[in-house]
Amino acid sequence: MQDSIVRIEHLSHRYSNTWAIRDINMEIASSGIVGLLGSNGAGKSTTMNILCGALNQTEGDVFVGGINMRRQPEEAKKNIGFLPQNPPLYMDLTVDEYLHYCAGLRLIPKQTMKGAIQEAKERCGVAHYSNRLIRNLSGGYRQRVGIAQAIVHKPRLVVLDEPTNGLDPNQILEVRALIKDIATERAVIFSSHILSEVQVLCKEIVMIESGRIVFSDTIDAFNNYVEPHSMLLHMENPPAAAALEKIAGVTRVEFLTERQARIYFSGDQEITESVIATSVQQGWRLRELSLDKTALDEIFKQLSSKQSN
Ligand SMILES: Nc1ncnc2c1ncn2[C@@H]1O[C@H](COP(=O)(O)OP(=O)(O)OP(=O)(O)O)[C@@H](O)[C@H]1O
Repeated sequence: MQDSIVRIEHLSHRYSNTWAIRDINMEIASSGIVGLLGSNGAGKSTTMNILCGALNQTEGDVFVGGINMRRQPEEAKKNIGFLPQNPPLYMDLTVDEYLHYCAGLRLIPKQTMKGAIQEAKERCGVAHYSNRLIRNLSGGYRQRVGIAQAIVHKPRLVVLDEPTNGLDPNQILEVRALIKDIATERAVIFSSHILSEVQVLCKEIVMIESGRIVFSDTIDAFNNYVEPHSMLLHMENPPAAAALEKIAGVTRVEFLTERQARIYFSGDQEITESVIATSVQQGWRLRELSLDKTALDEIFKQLSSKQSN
């Protein structure tokens, strides 16, 4: 990749004697949002903690802006803002006190500190809560403060570990909008276990399962890669299951109600055309046909087995 901010090479990490991640390789462009998708325990936090220099890897290398995180952590960290899964928010500090503390840790010079904090607060929509104790903020606002500390030093990359976890639906939308906004001038990588979240926010998706990358490409490529394997039919004049089973590619038929059937199939989606044509021919009076979205668990299973083949 010509213009990349992160390069991860053969990264593996072991906690005592079990491997949490194995041979992770990844390159992140210097702009845009990358979604790191994985179920609980897949290895997302481990990868992000190493990427941000909060954990030392067992094997492999991480380069941020070309700088090796292990060898020159102070230099490499200047390029990164990090919101860990459990943000280190100090409940008894006000928003201003907390952001001053963080800006100090980031070695922002005294003369520019006030302006940098004000800019981060405004960007994250927390300026009107400057003097409020963090403990008195809602979950959504605490997360905004967490994001403000991650951008206060204007890093080229922001890493957010499950930033919408535990928020209510409105707060989730607000935090997503904020992520989009801060990504206009830097690269953002965030982790999630919600596929639809990654689909709405990102152009690139990296899927991790049992510590290994099982997919890494654009969202468009992902949508083409993971094909549905079942569809729901609503027919006014349904045939017997045997007639549906005769359609080439259909592997199983299940009637949910008298007029609704789910059919499972293998192969590509030309099957929709066959179903419609046969329905017209045989007078099933098809009213509705919808391809089932594959559940995330099923997608992971498919991808993991494709990888091991
Ligand atoms: N400090 C630790 N000591 C031992 N094992 C750990 C530790 N932290 C994580 N693990 C294990 O490493 C594996 C990867 O965990 P990790 O937290 O990276 O996954 P995750 O994808 O972020 O999951 P979650 O969304 O649940 O945080 C899991 O099996 C987990 O139990």
